[in-house]
Amino acid sequence: MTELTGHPGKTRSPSEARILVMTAVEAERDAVLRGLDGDGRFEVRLCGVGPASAAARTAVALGSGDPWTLVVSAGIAGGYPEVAPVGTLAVGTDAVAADLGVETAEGFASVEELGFGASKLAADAKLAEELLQALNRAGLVAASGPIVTASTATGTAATAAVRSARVPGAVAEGMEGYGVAIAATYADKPFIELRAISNAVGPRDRDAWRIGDALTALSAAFAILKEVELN
Ligand SMILES: O=C(O)c1cccc(C(=O)CC[C@H]2O[C@@H](n3cnc4c(=O)[nH]cnc43)[C@H](O)[C@@H]2O)c1
Repeated sequence: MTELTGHPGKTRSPSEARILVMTAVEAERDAVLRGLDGDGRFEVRLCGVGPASAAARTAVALGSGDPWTLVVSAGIAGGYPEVAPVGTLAVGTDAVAADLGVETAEGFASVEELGFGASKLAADAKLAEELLQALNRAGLVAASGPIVTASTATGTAATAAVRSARVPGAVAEGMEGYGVAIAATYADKPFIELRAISNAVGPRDRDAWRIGDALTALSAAFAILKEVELN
């Protein structure tokens, strides 16, 4: 049987899952790799910060190598405190570009309203649900719902209110999910988003960010994800 090198020291068969994980920065990539513990089905690449870089770098990755079977956007995120407090996890049901549209005299109009495309991209519903249940079974606190993608991270209560009204049920906010998802969509690949909450969405207070705790939670979540049926 042909064996393909996935992760150093590991091999996989051609029929196995081949999962592309995109993180914005190295600290997130390293946390994911710690959780995966050498699982050769996964490849973790950097996509940079923000949806444009994420889309471009995911598209490049998807265009290289053997066929991918799943694309994952992963990293830390802001959480809506009532549903996703700091240190917990968020599993996306949809990646929503909350600032993709136009301002009109009557208010914000999304690209859907303008007839220009989709600001909301659905995650693989079955896999997202299975992941949520596996995380909860493992004793990790995880919420699921739409995850906002923003080019500008929220820094005021006013923006938090605007975006959560625009995205009912939103659990978290990151800066890459929609970009990774649009690349996966054009490549016709299933997509999920998994984030660990480092801060509350709202008034910016960088000293209150718990990045270490979030990275620890991210590692723990990937240790669970690799046990979920991914084929
Ligand atoms: O300074 C560090 O050690 C460090 C380690 C890991 C990640 C970072 C980042 O700053 C990553 C930026 C990344 O985080 C996401 N994020 C986190 N909180 C929010 C938020 O409230 N709103 C939007 N995005 C957030 C985002 O995806 C950024 O790419 C630093």
